[in-house]
Amino acid sequence: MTKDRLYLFDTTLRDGAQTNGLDFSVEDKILIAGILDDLGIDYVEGGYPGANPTDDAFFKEKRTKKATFTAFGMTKRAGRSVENDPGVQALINAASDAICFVAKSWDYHVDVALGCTNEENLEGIAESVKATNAAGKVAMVDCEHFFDGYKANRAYALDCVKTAYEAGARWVILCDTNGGTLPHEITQIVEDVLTLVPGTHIGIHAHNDTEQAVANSLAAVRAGVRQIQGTLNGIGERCGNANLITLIPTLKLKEEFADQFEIGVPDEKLVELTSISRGFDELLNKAPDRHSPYVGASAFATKAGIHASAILKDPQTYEHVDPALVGNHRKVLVSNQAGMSNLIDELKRMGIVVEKSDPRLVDLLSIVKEREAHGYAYEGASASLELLARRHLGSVPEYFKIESFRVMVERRHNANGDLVTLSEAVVKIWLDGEKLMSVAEATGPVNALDLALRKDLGRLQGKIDDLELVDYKVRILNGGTDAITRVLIESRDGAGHRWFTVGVSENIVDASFQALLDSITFKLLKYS
Ligand SMILES: CC(=O)SCCNC(=O)CCNC(=O)[C@H](O)C(C)(C)COP(=O)(O)OP(=O)(O)OC[C@H]1O[C@@H](n2cnc3c(N)ncnc32)[C@H](O)[C@@H]1OP(=O)(O)O
Ligand SMILES: CC(=O)C(=O)O
Repeated sequence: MTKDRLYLFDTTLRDGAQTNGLDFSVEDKILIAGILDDLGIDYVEGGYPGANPTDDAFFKEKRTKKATFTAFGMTKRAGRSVENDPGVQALINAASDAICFVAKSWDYHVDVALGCTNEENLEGIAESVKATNAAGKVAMVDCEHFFDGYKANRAYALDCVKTAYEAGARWVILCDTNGGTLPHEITQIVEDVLTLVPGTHIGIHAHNDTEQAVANSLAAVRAGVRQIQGTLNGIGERCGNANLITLIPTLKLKEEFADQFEIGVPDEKLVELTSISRGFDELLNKAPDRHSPYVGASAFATKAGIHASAILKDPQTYEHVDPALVGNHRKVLVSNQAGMSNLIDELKRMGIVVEKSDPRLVDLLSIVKEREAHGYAYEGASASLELLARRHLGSVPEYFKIESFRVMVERRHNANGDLVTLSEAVVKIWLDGEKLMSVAEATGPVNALDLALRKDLGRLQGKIDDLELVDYKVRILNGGTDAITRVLIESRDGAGHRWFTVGVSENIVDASFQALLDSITFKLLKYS
């Protein structure tokens, strides 16, 4: 059976750039466009030429090899020709293959936001599309607020779609701009649109304000549209856009879609999705969402003992797809919800081979559960768990011994008379029979402690020079000033290894010290 072609349009660099708190540089945009192009995305929307210097610079050259490089902008303004509209001219002159115009399709917006007549808006759509085609570019029209517009004035919303299509737009995209439309409404409205314009020319652009952007996109595809717009990791204005990282595996792995459609992303690229998604977060300086469908660190992580036992018999018992297909992997966590199956699997993953009948395993599991009851959280701190397990099984050397540490926090006026807070830490260790003492200063006490601890490890110093703390999280486990504090630290080294450690204490500095110490010990044990 021949499959229908379904086109993917990425707007990470345009709608994604409208994410609160996010700014792309030209270099970021070049890198991301390259990733999308390589992945097999059909249309890469790079931004809005004429809107800012970054986008102007980005559109000086074509930035994709295979994908249709697309510029975004407004339709012609009322009362002027396309030739005299600087916005449209900036789009025509940009080094893009296509232009995606945003056009009002809700008469209320035409009146309030544009302040022109409905007819002038239709003329703006038609003339903008014709000018694009005349310039030899592919024309597309994003019908802004299409679903809300349809509910308010069906005839006018449909007129906008028809006008764009009849003027020669390759694609007319139905936008759920405010993101409040539900899947059953998408189905009904798209079906109505497709009585006028073929689905091979219609696309969907769904926002995620009710967390249904992916569901709405799939509902539109079921109803007949053949282009989906979305972004990497679902970034975008307000709550974001449809997440292409979720849509791509759904379209390729779920029978309903895989049997009917072909997309530009080849099978061999599917396996890169996890690293693309996490690498993209890295670029945004954001911790990847552990709970992201398909690609999150927890997407195939199993905590419950009963699940783990079944998964180890056959993974399909608790997995909707094989994690390896999207470059992710299965994780059987050890925690207070774990059984012996979780523990044995986790030890295997760590390279620790123990007989199932080894009585030390029963002890180890109860130590883990007891420590979890005191506040430790090993499911998010696998390096600390590995150290605990290896210590219990007798295979962690004592690289050095802590004699003591001390941290002082002082608030005082400096030489300029400004009030400053300074922390000083002193750490004393024993190494090869010699006592080493390090002192460090920083603004915060944990920072000072970390600096002092890593300042002089004698002959071991060279082995930890590339250790870096990436993330530090504190959680107070019960209220009040005598609460228990849990500190989770993420570390990495120059070779790209990452590991997570945990410390728990009534004292935040002590909890931090435990997690820091585990981090250094783990680095010495595994990566030096
Ligand atoms: C639904 C979406 O996500 S649409 C994408 C929105 N993205 C952005 O706006 C990001 C980039 N935008 C910008 O940098 C600026 O808004 C610019 C450069 C495009 C325009 O800036 P300015 O000329 O200062 O206009 P401003 O932003 O204040 O207002 C938008 C203008 O566009 C007009 N307009 C809005 N949509 C359209 C449209 N589809 N067709 C024609 N004109 C439009 C508005 O009526 C308003 O005109 P007015 O200034 O005469 O009232
Ligand atoms: C065009 C667009 O981003 C929207 O309507 O949401």
